[in-house]
Amino acid sequence: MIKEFLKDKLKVKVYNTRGEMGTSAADLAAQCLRELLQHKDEVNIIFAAAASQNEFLEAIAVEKDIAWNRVNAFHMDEYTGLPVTHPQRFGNFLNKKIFSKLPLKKVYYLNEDGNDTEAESRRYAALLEKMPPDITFMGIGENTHLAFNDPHVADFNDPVLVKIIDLDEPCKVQQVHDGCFPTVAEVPSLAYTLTIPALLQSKYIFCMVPGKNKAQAVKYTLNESITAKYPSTSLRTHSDATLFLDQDSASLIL
Ligand SMILES: N[C@@H]1[C@@H](O)[C@H](O)[C@@H](COP(=O)(O)O)O[C@@H]1O
Repeated sequence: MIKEFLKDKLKVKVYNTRGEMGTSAADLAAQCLRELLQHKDEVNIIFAAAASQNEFLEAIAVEKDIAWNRVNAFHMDEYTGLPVTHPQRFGNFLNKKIFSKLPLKKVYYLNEDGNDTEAESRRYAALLEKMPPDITFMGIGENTHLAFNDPHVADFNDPVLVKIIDLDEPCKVQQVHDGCFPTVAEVPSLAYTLTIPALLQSKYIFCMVPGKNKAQAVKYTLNESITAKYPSTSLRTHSDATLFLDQDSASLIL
């Protein structure tokens, strides 16, 4: 690790490489999970589905001595309008990267049947109320979004836990940068997202943000005032959130 510091309540850790960031975040997350499983029958985790999570997911998938059979998994967002087998559906991405590799108690997929209804938001919100998240594994978008809470729809006091939103242009452009869709026109316009309160109600947050295309977003996250104009600034209010960076994403704040 190159550097670690605190910004308001947010712990920030900067690593040399993307790989080191992923394995170190996975070590700390596994430790946290083991401790939780010592005094809880079941632990609920929310996962982010994005390329930024690859190194972390790869490393946590091989962590030993975790009672994964007492862990329930959720995800934080899902497109509308994509066929259920579409590889860019976040449920499918996570199934491939992590869910299929672990003997989890249960995976709760968002919009599993692809029917795109308001009732689906309420169904998933009710599950999160019944099984409140203990840990959230997340990233920060180029536009500083958390899940799909882009600045124009982010609400730190959102009255609901899950909602359908429209993606802003920078968010769609990022999906193309990430290689998820060939053109902006092919990125779905609407998606389900867990809201900021739903994400921040977790006791622990591990936020993995590697890569130089995130440098500006990291700078905003740490230096702007805490407002929904920069949704990720909300992390600075959480009682146990850690931001994991590599040299590239930290290049404007070091
Ligand atoms: N579907 C993803 C989320 O799961 C992810 O947390 C967020 C940040 O992603 P990234 O780290 O790739 O910018 O973007 C999208 O909303």
